[in-house]
Amino acid sequence: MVKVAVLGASGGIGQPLSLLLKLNECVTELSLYDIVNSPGVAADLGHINTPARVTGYLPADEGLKHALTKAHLVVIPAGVPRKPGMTRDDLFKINAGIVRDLATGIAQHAPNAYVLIISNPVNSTVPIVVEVLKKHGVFDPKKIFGVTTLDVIRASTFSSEISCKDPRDIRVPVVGGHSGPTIVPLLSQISPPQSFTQEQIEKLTHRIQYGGDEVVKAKDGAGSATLSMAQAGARFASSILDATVKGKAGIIEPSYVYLEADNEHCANLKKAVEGLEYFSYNVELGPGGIHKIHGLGEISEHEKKLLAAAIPELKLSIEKGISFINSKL
Ligand SMILES: NC(=O)C1=CN([C@@H]2O[C@H](COP(=O)(O)OP(=O)(O)OC[C@H]3O[C@@H](n4cnc5c(N)ncnc54)[C@H](O)[C@@H]3O)[C@@H](O)[C@H]2O)C=CC1
Ligand SMILES: O=C([O-])CC(=O)C(=O)O
Repeated sequence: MVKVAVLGASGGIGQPLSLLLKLNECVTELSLYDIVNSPGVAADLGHINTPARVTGYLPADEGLKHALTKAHLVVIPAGVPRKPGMTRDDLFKINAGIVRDLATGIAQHAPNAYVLIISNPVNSTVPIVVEVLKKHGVFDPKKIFGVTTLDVIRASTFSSEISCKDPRDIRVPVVGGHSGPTIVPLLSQISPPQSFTQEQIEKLTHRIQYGGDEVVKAKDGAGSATLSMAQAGARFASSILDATVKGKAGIIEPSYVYLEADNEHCANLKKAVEGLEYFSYNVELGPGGIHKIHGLGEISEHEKKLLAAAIPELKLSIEKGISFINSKL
């Protein structure tokens, strides 16, 4: 029995993400929660002939509780998206409260679930979820993930346009966070190896860092990335299920995670990022969630500069998320 809950399931990301999860044969129950239209989305997806039973819940009649109870995995794409001219941080005002309330529901009704946070600003919403879980005494640092997979997907797509290789065969680790300068693609570690000119590196880096803006601008007021994000979210969810349900070893996905203060391995990683409590690294998944967090490895001088620019912005976003909970709960 593998229950997956999607919170914010009726939205631009929520619907295609729920569709892709309905097609995942590991899922036996797909539970869709939103403040609008979730029963409709559930009825529609429920006609697809794959094993997952689909249920839809609204806030009335303890909908969040029913959506979450016994969930193995919870994915959160709830919240407002950007319009042109906005930064992801501009979404904090609305999305911080939404994410806090959903995290409270998780703490109460699905305290053992793996949680994937898509809602922006990810750099702050992940600390918000963690602080709520800590307050309820149910925080497990191996189970909470900020989804930065779209940056990784963009990095392989954009790099393939230069190398003319199949984008699915290209892997570029992307570390840091999920907003502009905090997105740090490690093009020097591209696999299979590929050499770029400095000009190509700079252009590619900028395009990966601001790929979200490209979509926001093209959608011209109608929102931000939804379909590519749904694919990215489904890929990450599928990796989590492969590791935690099927027991597949060796799966590595970059993700924005919490670094434990009392873990010697994390202490070394933390030192490399000036003590930040959260950072997106190459994370190796295992049967209990995070099996191992990989270090940054050898990075170029250019990447060191990018990292130095990312750290102060990440620090502010992390503090903003933490203090939002500690001053309000
Ligand atoms: N991590 C990433 O790489 C990415 C993150 N995003 C973020 O994902 C979020 C969602 O984006 P879209 O799906 O395009 O927005 P959307 O507006 O199309 O959908 C959001 C959904 O959340 C629902 N919602 C609002 N408050 C809720 C609550 N309290 N409980 C449950 N559901 C609630 C809405 O009813 C709506 O159906 C945004 O914050 C966006 O910035 C978007 C793209 C990439
Ligand atoms: O740009 C946005 O606001 C949505 C997002 O996070 C992305 O597409 O990477």
